[in-house]
Amino acid sequence: MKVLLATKNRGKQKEYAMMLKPLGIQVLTLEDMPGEAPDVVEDGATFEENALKKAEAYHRHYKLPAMADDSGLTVDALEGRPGVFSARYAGEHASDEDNIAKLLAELEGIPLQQRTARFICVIAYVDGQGDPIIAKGSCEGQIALQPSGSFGFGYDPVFYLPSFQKTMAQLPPEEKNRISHRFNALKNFVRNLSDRGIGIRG
Ligand SMILES: O=c1nc[nH]c2c1ncn2[C@H]1C[C@H](O)[C@@H](COP(=O)(O)OP(=O)(O)OP(=O)(O)O)O1
Ligand SMILES: [Mg+2]
Repeated sequence: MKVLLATKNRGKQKEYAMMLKPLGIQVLTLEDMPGEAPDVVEDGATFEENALKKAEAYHRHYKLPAMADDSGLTVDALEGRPGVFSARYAGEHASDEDNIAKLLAELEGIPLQQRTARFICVIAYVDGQGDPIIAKGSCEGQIALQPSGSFGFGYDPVFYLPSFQKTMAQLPPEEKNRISHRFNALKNFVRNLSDRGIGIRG
């Protein structure tokens, strides 16, 4: 099957390319599409709403089955922030570094044990045939006191995994892709697809 991976984020694109390959899903990205990909306003109150908004908008525009990913970080000591605002935590066009700097500043003085957090990923899939599919995954960790590692993207350098004694950015991609929120969401997504009779191998 052919699916449009409806994300402008290169980090997500790479991870999905790696994870979907063995499943026999042929992925098209927004860069494969002619013309400028439309921007979708992510003004939903939840990851689910934003993921669905993106999948619906790109399906409508390109007339292809589209899967979108809305994801982010929720930190317990910050009452769940940055949450759905993760990408623009430090402002509208904030870089990953800006967002990490803001996060560390907000958590200043809070010890590691109280810096529990999780990554959340919601995949929405819209193909115009049945109802949309919404699949969620999470990954537990703690916000480190300072960044380390250079794999991955986003908040990976400050997302510490106690069981590995490493940050997500210190895990090679194939290891991240076995434990991540995105992998867990994808497992749920594939289960939903096959329940619907859309065949996937692997
Ligand atoms: O595995 C991850 N490792 C580190 N950080 C992550 C991860 N997954 C999401 N994140 C962060 C990055 C960004 O600050 C926000 C996603 O925002 P989100 O709107 O879903 O993505 P985006 O705007 O970059 O691309 P797009 O909307 O085109 O898919 O959460
Ligand atoms: Mg976005």
